[in-house]
Amino acid sequence: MDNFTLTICTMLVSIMMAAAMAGLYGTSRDEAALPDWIAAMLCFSVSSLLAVVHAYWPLPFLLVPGIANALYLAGHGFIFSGIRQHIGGRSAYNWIAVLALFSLSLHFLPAIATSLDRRIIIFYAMVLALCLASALYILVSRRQCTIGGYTPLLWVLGLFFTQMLLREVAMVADLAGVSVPGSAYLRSAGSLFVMLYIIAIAMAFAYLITWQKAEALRTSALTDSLTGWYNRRALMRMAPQVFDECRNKNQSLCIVILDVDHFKQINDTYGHVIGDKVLQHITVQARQAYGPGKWLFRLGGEEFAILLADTEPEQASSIAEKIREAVNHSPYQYHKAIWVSISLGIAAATAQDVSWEAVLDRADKALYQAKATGRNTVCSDTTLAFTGT
Ligand SMILES: Nc1nc2c(ncn2[C@@H]2O[C@H](COP(=O)(O)OP(=O)(O)OP(=O)(O)O)[C@@H](O)[C@H]2O)c(=O)[nH]1
Repeated sequence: MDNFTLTICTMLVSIMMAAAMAGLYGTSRDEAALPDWIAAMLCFSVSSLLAVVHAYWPLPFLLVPGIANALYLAGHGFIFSGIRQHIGGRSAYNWIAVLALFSLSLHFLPAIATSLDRRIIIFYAMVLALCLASALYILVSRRQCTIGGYTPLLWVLGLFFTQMLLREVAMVADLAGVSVPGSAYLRSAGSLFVMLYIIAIAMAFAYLITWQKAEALRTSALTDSLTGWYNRRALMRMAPQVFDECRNKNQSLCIVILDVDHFKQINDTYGHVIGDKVLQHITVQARQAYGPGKWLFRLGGEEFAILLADTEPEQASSIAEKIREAVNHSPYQYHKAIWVSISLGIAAATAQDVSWEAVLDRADKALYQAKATGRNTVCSDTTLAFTGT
């Protein structure tokens, strides 16, 4: 395929990808990155359109290559800006404007205006910088999390960056009079690479949005909407893994069950809405008292469980006591202070336990003991020693 045909194809492909991104935006209006990615595709298509028209009716130098190049660069800028927004950063419109104007102004410099090779070398360097910035932004800001849905995007950026770098090296070598094998092919295949890049990156964006939605669904299926703690379904899924992991690593595993005391009275006195607020308040207090641990579950109603991996029973007792105290000493403030207390039962996994359910069952029995002993107390299954008030 000759370059002219490839440029027409690039223009059509960019329009189709812009339409695909717009379709995706129709179903994901809250996704701030999509308008940027639509703008990127439109920039690529108008840039190609100018090149196509120029082949038939020569346009002024300011339009081609001036504005065509600035638009192409802006396209890459919008890709970067969209990625930033998708990860939670701010848009980069100021930078896009500065870069496009800078690129345009370069075309007025005689040394650059008169040399296609110099123009291309400078222009490639700017595209390389934007491509690298996009990839680095993902890698740096996601280093604490899983890369997950960003993987295809990183591959596309990486491959595009590599071929751009090879072309840049070939161009510089040509200019310096050094012959590089495959240099002519690399130079002529530029339009093909751009077209493939536009298709691939649009697909990577679509994959990322779909992956993110699936992740959000997975998370909400495992999360209790009232308290933000994991729900019972999550416990069923995660507890066997935690149990097996502790067993394999020879670590102690404790389970704490906590239950709000006389919660029915709170509902009856203040109504279910305030009852819900009290439950939220209790989980916030418990979470703060406990610290950064992640295995917090709402079993149902006003009953909760905490898995304490790699925690000895004595440590578990002191954590439970800390939680009990925190809840007991911080009433929920409504028109007046609503004082609440919780009872807690603890059990530790033993060598005889074949499953986590056996430990949960003993923790439940310990909780029953705590309720039977007057509530607002911590009861341990192993010792049946009572603490608290
Ligand atoms: N507001 C609110 N109430 C709930 C929710 N889930 C369960 N409940 C209420 O929690 C109460 C639990 O009552 P009981 O099982 O008798 O327990 P209790 O009154 O806390 O008494 P003890 O546990 O024996 O101290 C019931 O009134 C339920 O309607 C919820 O999501 N929100």
